[in-house]
Amino acid sequence: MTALLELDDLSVTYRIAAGEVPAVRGVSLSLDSGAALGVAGESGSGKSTLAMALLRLLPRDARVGGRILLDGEDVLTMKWGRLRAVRWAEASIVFQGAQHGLNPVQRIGDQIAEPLLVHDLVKPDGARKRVAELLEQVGLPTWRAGSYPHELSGGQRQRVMIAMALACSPRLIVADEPTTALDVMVQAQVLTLIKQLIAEHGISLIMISHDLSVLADVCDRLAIMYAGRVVENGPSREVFHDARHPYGRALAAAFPTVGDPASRLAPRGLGGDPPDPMRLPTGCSFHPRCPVALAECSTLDVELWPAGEARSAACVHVRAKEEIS
Ligand SMILES: Nc1ncnc2c1ncn2[C@@H]1O[C@H](COP(=O)(O)OP(=O)(O)OP(=O)(O)O)[C@@H](O)[C@H]1O
Repeated sequence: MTALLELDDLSVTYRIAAGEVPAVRGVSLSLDSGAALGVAGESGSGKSTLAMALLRLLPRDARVGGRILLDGEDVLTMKWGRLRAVRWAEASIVFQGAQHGLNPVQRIGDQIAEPLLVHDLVKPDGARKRVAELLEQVGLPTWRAGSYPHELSGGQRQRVMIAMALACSPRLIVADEPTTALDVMVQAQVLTLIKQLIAEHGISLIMISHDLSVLADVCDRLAIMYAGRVVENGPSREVFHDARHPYGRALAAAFPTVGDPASRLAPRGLGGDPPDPMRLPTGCSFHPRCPVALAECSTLDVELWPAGEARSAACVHVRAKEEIS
C-alpha cells in the first residue's frame, strides 16, 4: 500500500489575546490508501484541530507549520482554486453533531446535491438520481430528499452528513466524533455503516474520537494524542489491548467495550486534568498524572520511540526497554 496522506511535523498554534495556544505539536503520521486511522485523546488534546487542519478549515488565528501531503501534494501550500477542488472531491469531512453541519432551512436532497453541482459532477437534472443513490447507500429512504433537517432523528441526520461526504466519491473521509452525540444503539448502526462504506468504496478514513473502543472497532491503526502530541501509534488491536504508553493504557481501560455508557468517564486510574496548553508541564507533558513517572520525566521529553513491529510510543520506559533489547 502507498501513503495517501502524510503529516510531516504538523503544528498548529492559535494566537489569542492571552498568548499562544500550541494545540498540535509536531505530529507526523501516515495513512495508507484504503486504510483507516483512528485518532484518540481526551478533550483538548488537539484532535479536532488536527482534523480541521487537514482540509485547511482552521480559523484565521491559527498558525500552521509542517506539511500535509495528500497524494504527494501539500495541502498547506495549495492555491485556493486547487484547495476548493480538493475539498469534497478528494477529501471530505463529517463533523461532530450533525445538527450543526446541516442548513436548517434547506431540504436534505438539495444539501446533498450541492457539492455535486459545485464540482460539476452532475447536471441539475441528474442530481436527483445521484442523491437518491446516496440516500440508499446510507440506509435512508429516497423520499427523505424532500425533508428538512428538523424532521430527521440525530442518527438520520448523521447519515445525511455521511451521504454528503460520500457524494463526490472522495478518496479520504475525515470523521470528527461522528457518533458522539448519538445514543448507543444508533451509534453502533452508524459505525457499521461507516465500516461498510469505506470497505465497499476503498475510501481511506481518519476518524477522531475520545472513545478508544470505537476507534479500535473501525480502524486499522490508532494514534493517541496527549497535549497536542502523538504519544502512541500502532495497529489498533495491539494499542487497544496492550498499549505501551501509560496514557494509552489508561485510555484503553476507560473504554472497555464499544459504546459502553460507563465509558464516558475519565481515563481510569488517572487523577487530575489534561494540561492547559498555555502552561504545559516541563519534560513529558503527561508526567504529573503518570502512575509510573520517574524523576527524569519532569525534565526529559522523549520523542516517539520504536515499540515493536510498526509501533511507537513516547515514554522513557519504552525507550529503556527497547535500548536493552
Ligand atoms: N479557535 C481557537 N482559538 C484558541 N484556542 C483554541 C481554538 N480552538 C481550539 N483551541 C484550543 O486548542 C486546544 C485543542 O483543542 P481541540 O478542540 O483541537 O481539542 P480536541 O481534542 O478536539 O477536544 P474536544 O474533544 O473537546 O473537541 C484546546 O486547548 C482548545 O482550547
